Amino acid sequence: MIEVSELRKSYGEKGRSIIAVDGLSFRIRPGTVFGLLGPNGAGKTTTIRVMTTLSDPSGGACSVAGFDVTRDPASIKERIGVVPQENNLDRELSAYENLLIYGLLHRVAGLRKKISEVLSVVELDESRERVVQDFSGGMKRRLLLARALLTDPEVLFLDEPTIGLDPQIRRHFWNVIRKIGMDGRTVVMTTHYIEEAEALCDMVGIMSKGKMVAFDTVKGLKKLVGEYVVDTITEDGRLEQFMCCDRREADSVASGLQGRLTIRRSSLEDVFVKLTGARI
Ligand SMILES: Nc1ncnc2c1ncn2[C@@H]1O[C@H](COP(=O)(O)OP(=O)(O)OP(=O)(O)O)[C@@H](O)[C@H]1O
Repeated sequence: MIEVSELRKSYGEKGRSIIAVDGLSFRIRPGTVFGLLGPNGAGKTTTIRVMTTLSDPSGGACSVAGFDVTRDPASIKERIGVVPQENNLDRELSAYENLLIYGLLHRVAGLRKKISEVLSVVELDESRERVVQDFSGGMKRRLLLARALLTDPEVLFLDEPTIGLDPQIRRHFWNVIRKIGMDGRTVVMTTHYIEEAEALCDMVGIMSKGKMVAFDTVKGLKKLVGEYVVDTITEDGRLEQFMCCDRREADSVASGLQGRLTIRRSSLEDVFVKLTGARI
C-alpha cells in the first residue's frame, strides 16, 4: 500500500519558495499499476522523489509498503525498485556483468538464477553477454528494468519508462510492464504519453500545479468529464469541442451545430486537456 496524505514539498527559502507539491492525498492498493500524469512542472517528479525517499517532504505524510518516508527510509529502500530516466548502466560491461555487480552490492540471494529470471522477464536472455554500449535505446531501458527487478521489489517506480523510444519499441516495452503488473507487484509510473497510461494503468492520477485534480480508473476519468466528444470546425477554422456525458447528449448537441462535425468516444487525452487546460 502507498499512502500519501496532505503531502507538501516546497523548494527554496521562505518568501521566495516554489511550492512543487501542494497538499496531495491518495492511496494506491498493492498490485495496482498506477500512472501519474500532468503537464511540465506539475510536481510528478517531486512526488516520486518523496515516495522513493530521495527527497524529504516539507509537510504531510507519505508511506510506502507500510513504512514512513521520513521515519524509516531504509526499510522502504529495501522494498522498492527504481528505473530512472537517465541511463546509469556501465557501458563497458555486459548485461550480465551489470546485473551481477548490482546484485552483489545489494546482496541478492541466489543471484545467478535471479539474473537469468529477470533477463527472461525483459526478454534479453540472448543478449546477456553483449556489452551495453552496443545496445539500442529500448534494450538499455529493458536492462534498467531488469536491474530494478533483481531485488524482487514490492513496489516498482518507473520515471518516463519509454521516453525517446520509437512507437514499436514502446509497445514491446508495454508488454514487459504488463507482465510485471500481472505478477501482483505495485507499479508507479510517470509518463508524458497519454496512450501509455491508457494502455497500462489500472489507476491514473492527474496532477496540475502541485495538486491532484483527478484520481480514478481510465474509465472513471472519462465518465467524470464526459464519455463522448463532439468536434466541430467553426467558420473561422477553429476546432471546438463539446464533452457530453453520453451518446444521446452528443447527438442532441450535434443537432444544434452547423458545419463539419464528428462525434466520437472521449480519450484520456480529452480528459487531460479538460482537467489541466494543457496539452501533454
Ligand atoms: N530541486 C529543485 N529546486 C527548485 N525547484 C524545483 C526543484 N525541483 C523541482 N522544482 C520545481 O518544482 C516544480 C515541480 O517540478 P517537478 O519536476 O516535480 O514537475 P514535473 O511534473 O515532474 O515536471 P516535468 O514533467 O517537466 O518533469 C517546478 O516548478 C520545478 O521548477
